[in-house]
Amino acid sequence: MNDRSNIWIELNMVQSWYTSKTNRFFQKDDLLEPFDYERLKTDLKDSLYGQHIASEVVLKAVSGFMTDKHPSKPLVLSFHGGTGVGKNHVSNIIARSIYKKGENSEHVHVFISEHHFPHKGQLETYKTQLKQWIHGNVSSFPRSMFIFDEMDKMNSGLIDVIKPFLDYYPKLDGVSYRKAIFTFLSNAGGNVINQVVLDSWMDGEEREQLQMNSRDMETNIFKDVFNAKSSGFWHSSLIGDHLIDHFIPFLPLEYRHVRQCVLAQMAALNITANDGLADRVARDMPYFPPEEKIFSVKGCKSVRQKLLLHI
Ligand SMILES: Nc1ncnc2c1ncn2[C@@H]1O[C@H](COP(=O)(O)OP(=O)(O)OP(=O)(O)O)[C@@H](O)[C@H]1O
Repeated sequence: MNDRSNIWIELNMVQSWYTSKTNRFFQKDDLLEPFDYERLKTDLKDSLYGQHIASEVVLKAVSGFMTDKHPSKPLVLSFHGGTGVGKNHVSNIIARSIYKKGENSEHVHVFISEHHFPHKGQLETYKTQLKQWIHGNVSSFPRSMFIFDEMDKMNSGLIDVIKPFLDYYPKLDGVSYRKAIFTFLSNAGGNVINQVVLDSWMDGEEREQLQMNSRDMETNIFKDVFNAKSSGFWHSSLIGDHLIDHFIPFLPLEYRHVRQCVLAQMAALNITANDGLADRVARDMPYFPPEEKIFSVKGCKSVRQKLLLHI
């Protein structure tokens, strides 16, 4: 959770302000970044580790969408994978390629299922608020970005609220949603992805050879998400109606990637790069399978905290 998510809590206070059409100050204060393919490519290459599939699909999808003057629908990306493998991180990279203030832009809206919609009994209120929030923000700023974290824990009633915004309609209640971006993050499909990567590793294949359709990964993620009875996703028409443009797998990270995360955190903390320290911190993380210890159980999550413990 971050500060942006608190905005939602103040919804009732600010809603009238949003619809009062006096919010032009956003547009002065928080301009869009001119889209630059090379900058996004470099950002993905330099700051995203071990995710060659996500990197390639995101680059193509975002650049295609951002350079399309007349998109027929909003861009809808669904990120899948275990914990700490970079799903939020990539959402932030996308935001940096669009807004001058990146992920801190007022036009980036983050919803975390269990944080923002915790009480089943309030579902009807949440539905109304979510609808108003998306409508209000896109009507005042069409190039808005909505990030839904923990999508697998999202109530299907809320998913149904989002659905019309993702569709091909030219306008809904007088507003076009075609320039907006929706990203859905979830751990659903994570086990399928991990198994594919493990099998490929066991067979001695290079990680970078894995592609979206390798070993039926995409189909199996799709099946897993669709059939997961615990997740709101499964009976929602999002998948059935093909409103998600790209299902993007995030692979489990290996020791070498965790080590890169440690070095990145050293740079962020202004600590001189130290290979020995990077090794010690990366070794301190848990890995699976229990015997081979190839993939990080928590991805790069809590690397910063571990590093701070070591210095
Ligand atoms: N593939 C990666 N490349 C570079 N940094 C990464 C990567 N994965 C994770 N990180 C680092 O670890 C932090 C935590 O990762 P992130 O929040 O993106 O994980 P997540 O996949 O969204 O996990 P969760 O499912 O638990 O929300 C990020 O802020 C980033 O610093």
